Amino acid sequence: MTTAILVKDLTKKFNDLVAVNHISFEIEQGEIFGLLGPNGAGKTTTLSMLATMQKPTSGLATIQGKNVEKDEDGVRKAIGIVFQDQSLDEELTAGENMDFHGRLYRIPTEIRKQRIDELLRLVELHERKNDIVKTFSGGMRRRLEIARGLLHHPSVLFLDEPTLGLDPQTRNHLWQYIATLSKEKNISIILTTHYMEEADRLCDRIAIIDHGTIIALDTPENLKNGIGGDIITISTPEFEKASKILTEPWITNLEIYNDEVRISLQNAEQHISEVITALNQYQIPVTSVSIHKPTLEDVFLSYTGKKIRDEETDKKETMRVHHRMVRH
Ligand SMILES: Nc1ncnc2c1ncn2[C@@H]1O[C@H](COP(=O)(O)OP(=O)(O)OP(=O)(O)O)[C@@H](O)[C@H]1O
Repeated sequence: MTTAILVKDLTKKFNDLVAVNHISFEIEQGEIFGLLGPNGAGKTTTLSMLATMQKPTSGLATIQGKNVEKDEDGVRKAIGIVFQDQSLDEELTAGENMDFHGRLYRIPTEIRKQRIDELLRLVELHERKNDIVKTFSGGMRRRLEIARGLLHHPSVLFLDEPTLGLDPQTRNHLWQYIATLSKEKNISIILTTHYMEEADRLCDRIAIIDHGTIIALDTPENLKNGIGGDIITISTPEFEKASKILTEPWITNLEIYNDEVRISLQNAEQHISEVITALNQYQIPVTSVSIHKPTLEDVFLSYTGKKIRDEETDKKETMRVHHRMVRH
């Protein structure tokens, strides 16, 4: 295994604000690695430091062994970047946008032409090569940006929120491209996202990041298995009372989130009737009950006591979150 990206104790401060706080990880060649976290968690700042666009306050980062502070040119040659801000020229055609980028990287004319055709085919835009970008949909623009990011044959690709604002179908489509790319070209991909499903479907490993710190790092499977089996969610106005009576030994964890009691357990189907019976016995009104397999949302909730989307949907939402670890 070859290390493509090495990050050690990387930190970025903006005056008093610690945007990235002593994070460390390694990414192998060919791996798809996700930085998953809510808005403001420090994902973009991390990518910007790795892409030599911002100087770290302290710590070390290397891309293909090249130090991001000491060998900016070396790092830039090794990486392709697709950041959040749209950076295509709307008035130029797809081919012209690619060509312009190729010239910036001084790729010789013949090779440039060849690669432009190859990459536009890869992202299924070859037929639209001579159309101006203004006429492209959001998904087509993203695909073109990805193709452009690959023109100088980088071995590492940075994708900042690659499917932000795209509809579910286009998002799915793009995930397939990204997965194919990494496999066929053995490119390491580091992407940021706050879409759980994106991280789950695409990434070999995920670092969950919150307030500039990595709070969990593993494969999606291991992260979800770490929750401890299935989850039963009970909505009830009497969530405090419910949490006190649910003390069976097969409950591995219990949390209250807003007016929901969430219990983790193995084989939820076998125990659901006991849960309902116990709540009935104590005359606890139940609005709804559901069983589901753990998702990355549950992992995030379990580590932080909050949902990943909360900050996005309503920053002022107040939450009452209690954590109560129960016996194993
Ligand atoms: N140039 C800057 N000056 C001051 N503060 C900044 C700057 N860039 C980012 N920050 C702050 O650093 C923190 C991390 O921001 P960052 O953009 O890295 O988060 P993020 O996880 O990428 O979120 P998003 O998904 O919203 O981009 C935030 O509190 C942000 O306001």
